[in-house]
Amino acid sequence: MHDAIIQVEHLTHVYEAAPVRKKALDDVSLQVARGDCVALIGFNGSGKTTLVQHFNGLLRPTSGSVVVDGIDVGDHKLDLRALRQRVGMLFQFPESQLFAPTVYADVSFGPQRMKLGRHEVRARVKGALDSVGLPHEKYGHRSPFDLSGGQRRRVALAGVLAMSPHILILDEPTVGLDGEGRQEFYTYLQKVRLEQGVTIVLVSHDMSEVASMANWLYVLHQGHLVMQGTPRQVFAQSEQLQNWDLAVPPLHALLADLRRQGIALPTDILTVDEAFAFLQAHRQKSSFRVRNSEAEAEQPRR
Ligand SMILES: Nc1ncnc2c1ncn2[C@@H]1O[C@H](COP(=O)(O)OP(=O)(O)OP(=O)(O)O)[C@@H](O)[C@H]1O
Repeated sequence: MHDAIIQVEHLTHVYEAAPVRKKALDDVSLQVARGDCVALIGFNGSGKTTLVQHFNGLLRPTSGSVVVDGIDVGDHKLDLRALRQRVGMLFQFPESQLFAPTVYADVSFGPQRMKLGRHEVRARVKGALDSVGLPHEKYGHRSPFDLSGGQRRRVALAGVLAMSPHILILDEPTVGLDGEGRQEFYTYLQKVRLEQGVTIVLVSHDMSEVASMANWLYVLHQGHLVMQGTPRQVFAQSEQLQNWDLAVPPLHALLADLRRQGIALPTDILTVDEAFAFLQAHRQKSSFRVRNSEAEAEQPRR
């Protein structure tokens, strides 16, 4: 892949200090292209968090290599500050990292630590708050603790964006939010991606979010990289995903059920609109091919 901003080669990570020695990643190789939104999916304990923690130097490879935006994370002279200016990371429940009395103070903390001039800090805070839909004129003076859960999470995102990272790592960023909060978070995230060209690595259990947000998926299972492709390609293999205890998006589960009933649906349907268009076209042509004899037997008799 040319212009890979993240290059992982034969990465193995072993937690030695654990009560039991644990190999959390085993010979994983992957790339993330600049400007892409890549999602890592996998059942609990498959190694997703361990993998992304290498991307900002929280963890170092046991063996293999991880190069992020030209910086070798395994290098013993690693400049962590330089790496973390390029890689912004939002952990689960990031609002718990909010601490300042006002939204403005919170978002300006990172740029101030970068020793930027006052005007630059102000411009960055304004830009970051605008891009998450919380304009500073309205929200800057408010306490983060007076905001809704979804808004607080967007303040945390603004705090990371104000550092102008090249890469944004999001580990379960919407866990615990209600449907509306999740929807808003992803709407703004998509906007940031398109307007600022930031590369995004997303860890999520929510397959519908993943299907709509990411343009490439990597599937981890027990520390191994077991599948990759576009959401369309990966979710077309829903039975295989279910073998790895992965819930597929509800639409894909429904399509798989219909196929089991004998309805010949194409495997590469990704959205509800596509499913609807296909079903409508085929209803008009009355050309459902019902292969399952049981399904035929259940047809109402005239
Ligand atoms: N600090 C640690 N010390 C020892 N073992 C760990 C540590 N962190 C994670 N592990 C183990 O490594 C494996 C991979 O964990 P990891 O958190 O990377 O998986 P995950 O896919 O992110 O899981 P989840 O979806 O539950 O967050 C698991 O078996 C986990 O118990």
